[in-house]
Amino acid sequence: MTEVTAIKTSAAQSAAEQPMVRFENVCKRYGNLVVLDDLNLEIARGEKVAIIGPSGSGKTTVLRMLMTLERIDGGVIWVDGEPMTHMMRSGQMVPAAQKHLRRVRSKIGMVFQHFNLFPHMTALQNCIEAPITVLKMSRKEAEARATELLDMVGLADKKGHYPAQLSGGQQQRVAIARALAMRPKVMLFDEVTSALDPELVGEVLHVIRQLGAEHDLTMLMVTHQMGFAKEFADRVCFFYQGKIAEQGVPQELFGAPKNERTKQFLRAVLESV
Ligand SMILES: Nc1ncnc2c1ncn2[C@@H]1O[C@H](COP(=O)(O)OP(=O)(O)OP(=O)(O)O)[C@@H](O)[C@H]1O
Repeated sequence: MTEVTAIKTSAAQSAAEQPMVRFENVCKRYGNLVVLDDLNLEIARGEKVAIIGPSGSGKTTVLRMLMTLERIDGGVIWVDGEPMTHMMRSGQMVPAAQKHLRRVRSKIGMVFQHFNLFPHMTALQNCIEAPITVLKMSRKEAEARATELLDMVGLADKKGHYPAQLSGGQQQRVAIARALAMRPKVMLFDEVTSALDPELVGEVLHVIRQLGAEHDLTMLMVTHQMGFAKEFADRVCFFYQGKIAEQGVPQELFGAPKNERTKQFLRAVLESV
């Protein structure tokens, strides 16, 4: 199917029938290094997907491409029924295409390993900046929403604190509230507990668990926390050399992996704990 035919076919389906995210034959290279190799991945609305795999297998690249932080070398990424990356490939984008890309991109929120909060802004200011400047929300509305979200992540009493006055776990919870303030449909989590001291991991996972249970968000999570992936995800994808080597419900993938690479990886992870 050509790209144009695919776009028309997909547009003809109603939005509700379509996956929230679809990678269709997506390729990504850095020079000679093939990082994503003809990747096909569909994520249903409200689905929670965990991505696991060895270092360098392309896990973070998947999230970065969805965030349009990386250009695509081949294929199409669809979000909420709309193609986004056929335009990212085409060098200089026309303003209409940029506007379209920004709109599709605004449906996605991301939380990074290293929090990435603005150090000169309080927790509250971090959460209202983008809603005011990007969503054109009034300051009053943005503050009300941010206060609600900081309360949800257990930081109502810390909204006037600067990042340096917060623990890593608290900073990461502010980062989650900040991403949610943009009202995304899809949330991406990139090894969000990897930079935390072990005793702070639980509080961040608790917030993610709560989000999953109480909100109809589609969630895509790169994680090294196998226990959490097993308990939280609807589906686990094991990446190996830029491809999904195996995927399935957590009980199957962790309990009875079929692929030799998955078995080796899980054995190594278990031996390291
Ligand atoms: N900007 C870049 N330039 C060149 N190579 C890159 C760049 N970004 C990533 N890579 C390479 O692409 C490959 C995949 O990187 P990616 O970060 O997606 O892996 P990963 O599976 O998330 O690994 P990890 O678990 O270590 O974070 C790696 O070999 C990495 O070195």
